[in-house]
Amino acid sequence: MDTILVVNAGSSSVKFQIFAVEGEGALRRQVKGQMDGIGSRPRLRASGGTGDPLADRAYPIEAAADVPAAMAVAGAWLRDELNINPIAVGHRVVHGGPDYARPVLIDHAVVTRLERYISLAPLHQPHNLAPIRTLLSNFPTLPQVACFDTAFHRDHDALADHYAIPHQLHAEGVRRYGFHGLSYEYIAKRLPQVAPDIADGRMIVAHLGSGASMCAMKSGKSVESTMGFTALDGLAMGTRPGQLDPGVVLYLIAEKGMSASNVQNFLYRDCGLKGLSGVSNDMRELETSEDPRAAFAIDYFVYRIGLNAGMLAAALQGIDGFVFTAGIGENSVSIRARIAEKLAWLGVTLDPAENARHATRISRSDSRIPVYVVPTDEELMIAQHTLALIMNRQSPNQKRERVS
Ligand SMILES: Nc1ncnc2c1ncn2[C@@H]1O[C@H](COP(=O)(O)OP(=O)(O)O)[C@@H](O)[C@H]1O
Ligand SMILES: CC(=O)OP(=O)(O)O
Ligand SMILES: [Mg+2]
Repeated sequence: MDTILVVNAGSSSVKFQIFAVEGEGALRRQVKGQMDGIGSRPRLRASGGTGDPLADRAYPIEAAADVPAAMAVAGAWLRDELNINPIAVGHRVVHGGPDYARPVLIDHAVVTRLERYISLAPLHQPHNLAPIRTLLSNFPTLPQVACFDTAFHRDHDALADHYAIPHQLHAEGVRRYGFHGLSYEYIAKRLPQVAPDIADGRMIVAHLGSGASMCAMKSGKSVESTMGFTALDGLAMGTRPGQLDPGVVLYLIAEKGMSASNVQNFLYRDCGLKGLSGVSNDMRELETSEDPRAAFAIDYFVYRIGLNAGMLAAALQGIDGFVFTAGIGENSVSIRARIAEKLAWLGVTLDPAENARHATRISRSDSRIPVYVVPTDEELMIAQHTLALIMNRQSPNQKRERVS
């Protein structure tokens, strides 16, 4: 049977799925797995197409201290226990820069172009490119497709895409890209089923994972994102600060004598929830910690989401609905409840019982703004794009596709 393997390396997790390709371009999920808790509590979990458990293994922190180590563990499991032989591999690639507004079939030239963005996405791009390079050299005829986090945001108005810096820098690519686009694209595709009355309206989608951002969507298209040139901007994240006065960077250089690579490491690895709490980058650990700094970090996370929701509501001139997704958004009842309180002024009233049972709609029936929880599926988007490209089609919408 023909299968497609999808690889998605995030900042705290490595996710993978295998899809069977059936008649008329339909995709059937066969395996879904992830290695998460990288650097904190590594765990490999995988299930089959019907949710049947295939693996659930905890590892000592040294076995998956970083993303490459976790990839090696997940890769060995796929190779040794599943013996897979896919017809194509789809990859999440976080930064497509100004070059790529849609998925692309990979060759050496594409890899060389994407290497340019390593310094713009140091937590992701190297780990996105490493398996691509390995497969390209070991299986040169195996089709590989790169799907970009940035692509979904590429139709932003010029105003939303610019920084107030000379145009020359924008022309060379210093602009606001936005990320988590595969996740937002999936949510945009799901909205007509989840919320048919407002899917065409003004939505704020909060992708709250280890990396976190929010997207303002109008008629299923991105019009604004909290992330910009890099995935450092916007909300506080596991190890990234989110929005920061560039004066802080100048201070680190001028007063602390930090080099460019010191600053890069600091901003990508030592800030955010980890830096604020001194406890962990992992929201699960913060939620169970007694340390007051962990509580402060959560307060900060929630506060900044509230502020940014106001900004996106202004971009949309009002909102018709709000969606939670990704690790924290899909799983944390208390953080959703606390964010909903910050959105009360916009017309949000949560239903605590529906929130507690992770219902799809978690707002009260009389809430002026409905609130939803929609589990994301970046890997399905990648599989659809991959299949579309290898079948030499223009867009994944041109042929009927479904997943079961
Ligand atoms: N049950 C839960 N309660 C609170 N946070 C959770 C829960 N499950 C996962 N998370 C959090 O979700 C985040 C990881 O989200 P995920 O979307 O997988 O991130 P990424 O793809 O960026 O690696 C971590 O901070 C983790 O603690
Ligand atoms: C872009 C980004 O931050 O991705 P992730 O949330 O998977 O780390
Ligand atoms: Mg992710």
